Amino acid sequence: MNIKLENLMTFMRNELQKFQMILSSDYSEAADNQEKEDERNSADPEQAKGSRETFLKLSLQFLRKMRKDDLADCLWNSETFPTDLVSLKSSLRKRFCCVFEGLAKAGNPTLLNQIYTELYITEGGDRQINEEHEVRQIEATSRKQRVQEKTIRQENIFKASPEKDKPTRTVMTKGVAGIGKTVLTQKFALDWAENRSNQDIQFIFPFTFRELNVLRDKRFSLVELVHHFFNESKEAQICRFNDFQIVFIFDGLDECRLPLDFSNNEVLTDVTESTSLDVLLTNLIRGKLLPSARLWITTRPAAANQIPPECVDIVTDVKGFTDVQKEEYFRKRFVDQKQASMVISHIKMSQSLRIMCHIPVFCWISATVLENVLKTRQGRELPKTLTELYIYFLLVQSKVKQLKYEGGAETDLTWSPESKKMIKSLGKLAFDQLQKGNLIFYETDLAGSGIDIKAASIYSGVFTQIFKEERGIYQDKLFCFIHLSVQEFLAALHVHLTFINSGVNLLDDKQPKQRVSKAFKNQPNVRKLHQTAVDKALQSPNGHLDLVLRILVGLSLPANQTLLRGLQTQTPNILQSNQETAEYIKKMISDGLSAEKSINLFHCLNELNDRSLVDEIQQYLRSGSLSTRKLSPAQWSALVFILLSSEKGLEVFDLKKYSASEEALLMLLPVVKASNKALLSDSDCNLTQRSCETLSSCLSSKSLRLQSLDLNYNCLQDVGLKQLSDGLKSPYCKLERLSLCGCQLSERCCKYISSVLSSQPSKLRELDLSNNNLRDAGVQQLCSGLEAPHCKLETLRSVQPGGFSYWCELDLDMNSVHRQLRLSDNNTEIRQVEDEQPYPDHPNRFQTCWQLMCRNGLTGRCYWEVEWKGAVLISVSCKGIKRSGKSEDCRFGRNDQSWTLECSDVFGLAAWHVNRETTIPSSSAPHRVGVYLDHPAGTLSFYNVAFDRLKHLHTFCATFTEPVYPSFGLWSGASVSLCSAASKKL
Ligand SMILES: Nc1ncnc2c1ncn2[C@@H]1O[C@H](COP(=O)(O)OP(=O)(O)OP(=O)(O)O)[C@@H](O)[C@H]1O
Repeated sequence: MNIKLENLMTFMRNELQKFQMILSSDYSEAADNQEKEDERNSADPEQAKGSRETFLKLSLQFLRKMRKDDLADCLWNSETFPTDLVSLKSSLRKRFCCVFEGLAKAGNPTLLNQIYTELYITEGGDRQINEEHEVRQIEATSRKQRVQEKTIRQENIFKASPEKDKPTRTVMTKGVAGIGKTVLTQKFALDWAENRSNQDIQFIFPFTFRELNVLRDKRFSLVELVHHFFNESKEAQICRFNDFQIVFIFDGLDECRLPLDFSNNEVLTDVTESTSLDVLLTNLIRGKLLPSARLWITTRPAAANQIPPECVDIVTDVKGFTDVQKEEYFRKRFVDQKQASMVISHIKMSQSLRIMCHIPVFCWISATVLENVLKTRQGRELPKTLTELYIYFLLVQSKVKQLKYEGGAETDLTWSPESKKMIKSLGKLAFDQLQKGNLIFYETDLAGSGIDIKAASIYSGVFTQIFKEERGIYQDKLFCFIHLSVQEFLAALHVHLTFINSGVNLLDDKQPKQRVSKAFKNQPNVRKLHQTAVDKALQSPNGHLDLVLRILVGLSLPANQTLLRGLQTQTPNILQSNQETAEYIKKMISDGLSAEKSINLFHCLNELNDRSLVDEIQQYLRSGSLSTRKLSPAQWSALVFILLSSEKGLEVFDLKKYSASEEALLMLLPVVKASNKALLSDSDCNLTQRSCETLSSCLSSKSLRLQSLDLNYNCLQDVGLKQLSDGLKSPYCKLERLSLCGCQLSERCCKYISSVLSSQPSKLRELDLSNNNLRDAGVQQLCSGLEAPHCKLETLRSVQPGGFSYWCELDLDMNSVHRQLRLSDNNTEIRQVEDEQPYPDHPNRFQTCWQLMCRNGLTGRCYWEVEWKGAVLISVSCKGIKRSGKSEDCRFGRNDQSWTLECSDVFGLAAWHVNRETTIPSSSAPHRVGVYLDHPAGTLSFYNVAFDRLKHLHTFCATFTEPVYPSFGLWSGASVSLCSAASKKL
């Protein structure tokens, strides 16, 4: 029998199930099923079996010869074989091949495959609600280092490793407005429809909650709902949903207006039974209805908790574009690559634009504006601030409108009477709805703001009609601004224009909302307006007015005033009032605000072009003088702002770089929170229990990402550790490495540590407790924590410095000994003498200072003890230290080749390095000193040894790049003796 593709396809069209199996290569199962069916149906089973068998065999042979992709191409290129799968794929291809960037209708369609840029998506996000303004969230994300995050690509969304031991049924993807969730789901569906990925899925049915809202009063069965939205499935009468691998996509849970009553809705298991949409969806999501289906729900973070956590297998987070992805987007967006480069470097230079461009929709806005300004700027500068960019956006959009509908000229950047009217109505709508917290509006809302519903669709670019009317099945229409920030911009503009044009301060709840006196009209002073806005924004706990404030003050910048000419009926006295606004903002910054609030106020200063505070701190940082200055609260906030918005990122926060003090730590806490590793070590930092309390509450905050915390050589004591342990036990604590070396802990702290190790969420893998006085009892207590089933600890260092395993027997280098140093007692005692000793000449011999070195070149962890009399230098030094010449080059502690503890009966104790002295308070200078070197960790510690107990004196933190040598220097008449292990009861 000869077989034609045409016949084969016709055959396949009516045999969907078999066809699916063939596509998934399960040929033999298809043949078996067919055989059984034929036997059942045919009057003459034997005959039917014979002919079917031959046909099927040949079909399968034919299919095997074809590549799967060719087959699929044949299928969807062939209009004559509209199988339900083929037509669904074709309809999805048509629906998603283009992305209407930012706009549903009026924009220029761009091919999704052409513009699609990979997004940064992380796996395993938490399900906590973040009520902060989305711009705050994106700023926080942009500054966090993206290390150790598990990322996932859209095509693998159902292949993420499940948190539970069962296959992934439901994925929830979170992300702020405009971050790319919808585009992501569209690309997933398009790739499937184009046979690029996920071909094990037989049907993808993408829904949006916007669409579903409209049907909220109607009754449907699951089958009817699918048929309602996907005509193709109705025509093919696909009803046996259980037989297929189906993916339902539900985009935009945040817009859902159904109650989603998971607790009280009745159980529904039948896909053909009609019920309310709410019952249908809750049962589908719960897995009662069609458990074999897979679900992908996208949402803005604030709405994620509408779905009970047990119904979600995987949570992923869309974090927008990384810096590299941002560039890739602009390279795709601009045909002219020179232009793309200009735009990329312009955005890199402007901090506000750089941060906002993590959001794809903002990249689109920036690209639209910058492309236009580059084309028509005639010497104009590119917009640098956020406010300027939004004004241009409005200008560009109203120009598009003018060009399209009113016949304006392309370079003409003025406001037409039509545009003015539009801005007035849109501004009112934006402001009124923002006050009510609404981001989606109905026709009645539009009418209330004086917007003609028919004109709405030509409010090109700015205003988008959400529903695609061509579907023709919806009654009500919904509207929203393309991005929340556009609504906020228009609201701020509305507040500004209302104030300038009529004197009414819309933000002042006490002021009558009508025209004020003539006296005001003569000289509108925006200072008062700005102050009310600052106060209001500061009152909002989650920053919902942050962006409105930022833009409102930005509108008064001279450059922006020029752009707004034509919209304002009066010219405000801006120079004086802007200065006053800046002063007011600085005053607020010094009032000890939360980091987020003060950061926003710095952004406001930026919009006002006032960088004085920031420039001052930058100058201190550049000159290295920061640590020597006493900073005011406003200056500390400026430092926080600089560090958090630095492009370099904050992987490691090292307190000493700024100022080694507890005050510095408390002021720079927001920076600690944003980093991965915090180095707070050094006894100079003097962190006390107060810091422990603060750090503890940080560790238990859900937004911290800190993975490594180094608190070495701070006098935290057991009480401090007790406080810290509360944070360490928190379910949000992500700490993996904790160093508490030399923190003056005793065995009492071990019970707190033990409880941390055995607590369920503890992620601690490395713990350093060395150089503490834990004793055997403490170590015993630690063991119970180590044995706990939840304990993840891999490395524990608990050895005390005097511990036998680190003990180092010193061996003097005879070639280094100065001739006025006499050795005795088997070369373990050194004394400074008047007579020169007959040592032979040697290049390593010290000639200027009474010094000597040991032969032990140390690179690991070592401990030794010495006893001294008179005045001595106990040191480690590098091989290369000078032996003769200027004394500061040779003397231990006076150069960068050595680290020294100076001990004197008369002057007490001091630590020396690079000629910098740190005095060490001590009631009397100890005469036995223990030295502990941790070369890999870069620490050198000195201890007072009395009655076999160690009291910490000082620790140097350094980066040792070569072996170091124990060394000693003696002043006149002094002596040093090396202690042996045998002299100690270890
Ligand atoms: N991966 C991407 N590649 C290129 N452009 C993108 C991408 N993602 C988003 N965009 C751009 O950003 C715009 C907004 O994206 P999208 O509508 O997907 O955001 P969203 O997260 O669904 O926002 P919302 O929560 O407001 O619905 C798109 O119209 C497009 O211009």
